[in-house]
Amino acid sequence: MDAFPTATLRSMKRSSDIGRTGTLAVTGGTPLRGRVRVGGSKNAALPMLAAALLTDGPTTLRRVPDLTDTGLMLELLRGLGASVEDDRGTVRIDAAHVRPGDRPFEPSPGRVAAMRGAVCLLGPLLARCAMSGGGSVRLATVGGCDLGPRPIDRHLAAFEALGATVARDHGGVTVSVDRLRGAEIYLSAPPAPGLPPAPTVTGTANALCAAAIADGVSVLHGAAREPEVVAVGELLNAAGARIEGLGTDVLTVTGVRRLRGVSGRCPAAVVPGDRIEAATWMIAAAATGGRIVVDGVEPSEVAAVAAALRASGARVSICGSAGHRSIRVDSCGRPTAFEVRSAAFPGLPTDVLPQLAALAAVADGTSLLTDDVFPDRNAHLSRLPRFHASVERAGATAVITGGDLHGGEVHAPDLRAAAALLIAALAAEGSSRIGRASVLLRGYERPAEKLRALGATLGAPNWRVGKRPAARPGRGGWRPAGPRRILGRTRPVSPETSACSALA
Ligand SMILES: CC(=O)N[C@H]1[C@@H](OP(=O)(O)OP(=O)(O)OC[C@H]2O[C@@H](n3ccc(=O)[nH]c3=O)[C@H](O)[C@@H]2O)O[C@H](CO)[C@@H](O)[C@@H]1O
Ligand SMILES: C=C(OP(=O)(O)O)C(=O)O
Repeated sequence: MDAFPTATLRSMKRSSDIGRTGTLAVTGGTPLRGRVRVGGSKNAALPMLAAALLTDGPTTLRRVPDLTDTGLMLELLRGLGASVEDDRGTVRIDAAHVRPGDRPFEPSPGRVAAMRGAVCLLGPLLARCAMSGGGSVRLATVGGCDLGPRPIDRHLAAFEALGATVARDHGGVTVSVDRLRGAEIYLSAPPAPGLPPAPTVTGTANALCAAAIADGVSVLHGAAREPEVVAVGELLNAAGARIEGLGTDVLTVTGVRRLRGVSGRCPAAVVPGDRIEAATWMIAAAATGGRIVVDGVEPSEVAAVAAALRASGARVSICGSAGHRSIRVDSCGRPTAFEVRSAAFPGLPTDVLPQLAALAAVADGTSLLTDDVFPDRNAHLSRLPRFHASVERAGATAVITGGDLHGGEVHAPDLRAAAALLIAALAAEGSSRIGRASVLLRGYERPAEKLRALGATLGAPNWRVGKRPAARPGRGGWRPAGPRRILGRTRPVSPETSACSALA
């Protein structure tokens, strides 16, 4: 691990999956074939672990994925005074000794700076303060993927509406509270001028945790409908909270005085399968001309990804029986160009646009990929040309003309950009080397082991990124561009095919 302290590793197995150097050698050109099971969701596990701080008795969560981010979260919880036991994905948290003192709660700034999910501590810690008659929380500026601006103004506005006071400074924020009172809360904001409002996912989880123990009723408007938010809400309800409307954009929360511990036997204590991991393997299969079956995720949660893959010419179907449904992806040959746009759930997740960009890079024709949720998410776009992909940008839209990719050398800038570069390397002719590939371990459990089982040729030599190879003449490199004429045919994803019901 080059980016994080070794103390964050939850198992030695994980450290050897990518290699201690954090670099990955990939020999591309082999279609992925076989079966892969996804782990628990990073973005559900992090707020669920944080929410466990709220319960009086111990809470046990199951299927907690073994990731850098979950390791950091467990260390943060321990640092706050919680007792944490971690037995291969079953995590027991006892927060009985987490009480505000004379000084604010302050999760370790170094760890907070390494992950976005640390922001999910704010709501539960604030609630903990209110349950003890008052206190404050100091949170350093949180880290995470490089997606452009990632404000937390909606989180803070929610806390203020509930009665907290907020003080910002250059290094972070301090939120103080005596008691929390039910309120009307607004959780959507336009990502950029001119774009439709998007709900905040972690902001909704934070507001739910604080409202759960507020005096009176809160109504959360413009709430996120993402499955990860539903998972947190169901865990809180299992602890005794009274939340209605989960899965819709209006949540009504009737505050209760205390929340009890949740047993690991409770279905709400199980972290759901990671829909972004599932989508990543689905896209990798389509990009390599492969055929795979993905287990361990609810198919309706990847309906929009399935629609995008179908638009690129792949066949996607559901197999298995109720409760054990799997997703089958058959590439059906070279993909054709497609057009997609990210949106809040049940729309296409922003977290799969980088991986779809790698698919577009091998598709026949010119594809358009627009990120309306994070219009500046482009770390992957500047690196894909290392594999000789032709990439341009027009505002929030990536314009990608597909062709044959060739092995390249590149450093991974962040989690999903790393996934995109890995897919490009798997689809490329020849050998590639991806430096800082250990960033994949923030969101994928044993990715190299899973890919090898699907037939990928991966090594992990002691290797350093060399000089950038020259772009192939005529294919161009990445260049930000103004509006341009679009060449080639694209298949847009119709609202009907991207609807959740397409796979339900
Ligand atoms: C740990 C975690 O769960 N991360 C996920 C979470 O991030 P995260 O919760 O940080 O992302 P948000 O849902 O908050 O961001 C969505 C949009 O709302 C805007 N916004 C957000 C908060 C705010 O206070 N003000 C504001 O304007 C953002 O700039 C963005 O345009 O949801 C994102 C959107 O699905 C995913 O890409 C991340 O993987
Ligand atoms: C953006 C992501 O993660 P984070 O919010 O943790 O940075 C992601 O999972 O794609």
